[in-house]
Amino acid sequence: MNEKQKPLRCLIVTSVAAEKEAVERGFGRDSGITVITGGVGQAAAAASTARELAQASYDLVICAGIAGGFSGQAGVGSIVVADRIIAADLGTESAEGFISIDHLQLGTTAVIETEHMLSRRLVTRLREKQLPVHSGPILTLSTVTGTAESARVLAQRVDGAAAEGMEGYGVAVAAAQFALPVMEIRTISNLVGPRDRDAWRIKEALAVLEQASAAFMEVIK
Ligand SMILES: O=C(O)c1cccc(C(=O)CC[C@H]2O[C@@H](n3cnc4c(=O)[nH]cnc43)[C@H](O)[C@@H]2O)c1
Repeated sequence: MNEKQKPLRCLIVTSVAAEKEAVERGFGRDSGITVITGGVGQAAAAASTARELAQASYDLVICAGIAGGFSGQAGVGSIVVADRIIAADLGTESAEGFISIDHLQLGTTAVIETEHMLSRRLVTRLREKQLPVHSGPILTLSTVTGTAESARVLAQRVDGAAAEGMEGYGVAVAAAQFALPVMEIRTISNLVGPRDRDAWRIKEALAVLEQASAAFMEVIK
């Protein structure tokens, strides 16, 4: 930020307190950035985001937290910066497979474009810091994927699917209602596939979330 520019007013939405604390550690003291715990799932995230946006003025909304990474795209301990936020189960099943709300012509879209310039600058900064980062679609689902078959179906449904979380689309819809740009930044605690909760590396993913948050501060300075 140069002398003439105003600081970017960012709202960061996490799902649980441990994620909020990791982001705040990365931002450091007196960052001036609002970080909230919006709850788990799209509805809680959307409602919490909208409530905050109705109370104060912001320039940018970011969904941040841990996530599952798709094998071959984003490994445990890596960072994914969304290039698109996709509601991957918003549609209908059919004998021919899943049909999204877009194809059902319900007049809305399950794909939200992210803030590309800032996302790209963040990816560049993370690479400069030798942190493993990937840019790609982050899927939002209401149910954590728990089988290899479901993971395969999702990867086939969304080209280049990098990660899945449970809040991004909800945060993005709320931001869109306020005509604000959105980003999603996730660090990978587990791979998308057969459920093995003991294998989730939450502590490691939170430590990387802290590093990614520090890099974000450097990018918006
Ligand atoms: O138990 C803890 O200490 C703890 C600390 C931080 C976060 C958690 C969570 O359980 C976060 C749930 C949150 O994580 C996202 N997530 C993570 N992996 C996946 C996944 O494979 N598929 C979908 N979502 C995932 C999700 O956004 C949840 O809200 C616990």
